[in-house]
Amino acid sequence: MLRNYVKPLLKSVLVDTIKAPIRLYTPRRALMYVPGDDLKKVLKAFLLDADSIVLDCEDGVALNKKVQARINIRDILDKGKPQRKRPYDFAVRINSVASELIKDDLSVLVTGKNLPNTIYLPKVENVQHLETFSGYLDEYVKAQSNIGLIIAIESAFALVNVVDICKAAIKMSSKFTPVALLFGSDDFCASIGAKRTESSFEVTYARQKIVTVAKAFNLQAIDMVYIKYKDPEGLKKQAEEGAQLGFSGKQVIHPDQIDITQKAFMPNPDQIKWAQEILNAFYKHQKEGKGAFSYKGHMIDMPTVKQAQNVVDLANAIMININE
Ligand SMILES: CC(=O)SCCNC(=O)CCNC(=O)[C@H](O)C(C)(C)COP(=O)(O)OP(=O)(O)OC[C@H]1O[C@@H](n2cnc3c(N)ncnc32)[C@H](O)[C@@H]1OP(=O)(O)O
Ligand SMILES: O=CC(=O)O
Ligand SMILES: [Mg+2]
Repeated sequence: MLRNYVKPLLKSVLVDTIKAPIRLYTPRRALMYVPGDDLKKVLKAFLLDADSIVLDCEDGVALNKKVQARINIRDILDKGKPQRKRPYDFAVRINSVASELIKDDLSVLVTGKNLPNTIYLPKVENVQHLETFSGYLDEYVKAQSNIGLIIAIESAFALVNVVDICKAAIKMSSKFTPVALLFGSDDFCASIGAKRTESSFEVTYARQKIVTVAKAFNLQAIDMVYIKYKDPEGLKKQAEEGAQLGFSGKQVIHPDQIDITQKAFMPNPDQIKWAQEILNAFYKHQKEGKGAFSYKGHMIDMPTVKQAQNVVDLANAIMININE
């Protein structure tokens, strides 16, 4: 129904905007973790509506359950990606390079006939971690492949290195394509010794840096987990704040968090209406030779027009995917 609000794309005047083609956009408004060893939760996850399902082998899985998690996930991959009413992202969070579990993970998870859409590499600290990961992927994936890669930034050292990490990921990719930077706030707070607060002001700098760097490299930015999963109001507030900061989506841990989160990262009808009015007014004023004009008491010129275009582009990109 939102489609009614969205006019055809008005790209022709915004020729300086570099973006991935809209058809290729995979929404990751809610990125839902499921412990890979817990088969009941794994099977349930495919009945839910999260844009991205992340079957976890890392911190949501106890050390003595790692083998079971790999077996469960490989079994699902071998049977073929479970069908859902609409397209979704099938992702696997493997263990980090530093954990030394990564080789065992990949030897099971990417050697079958079907690959996950996306691999989520946690705790990427530096370029060497990516090189090691890339080497393993070359070793285990024999055919041509283009797996998406989510790069998780979860420590002070990683945040300092994030620009180099992104540059390397984009150059290096042979079997994978980087698709997102993800903020692992819980590990990050442990790394910097922060005390958690209700407002999360202790991670403001990290969140803003991750969004900025992600967007500089045309990657999605995935915001932190809200671990109080029985607090929908708190989740809504934090998710909306993430969207305002420029994040593309957010990690979630419980089915009840999916809908609230996905709504927060979808432009709402009022925002779409605002964007279309701005774009229409822009065209009218362009014809009259006016670069800046007044709209409801605001001065509008090209930067605000670009923000309006972003809203329309994002709504279209999500609608195309969720209606397919
Ligand atoms: C910082 C990080 O690294 S975050 C990532 C690592 N952590 C995780 O992956 C944790 C994921 N979440 C969970 O494991 C669970 O949600 C918990 C442990 C927090 C709570 O689990 P429960 O006590 O089972 O929650 P609850 O009883 O409310 O669950 C309701 C239903 O949703 C299911 N469910 C809960 N969480 C999930 C999930 N993540 N995926 C799929 N199904 C789930 C339950 O199995 C239950 O199903 P049922 O009604 O058919 O029996
Ligand atoms: O992996 C996620 C985190 O917050 O840490
Ligand atoms: Mg983590």
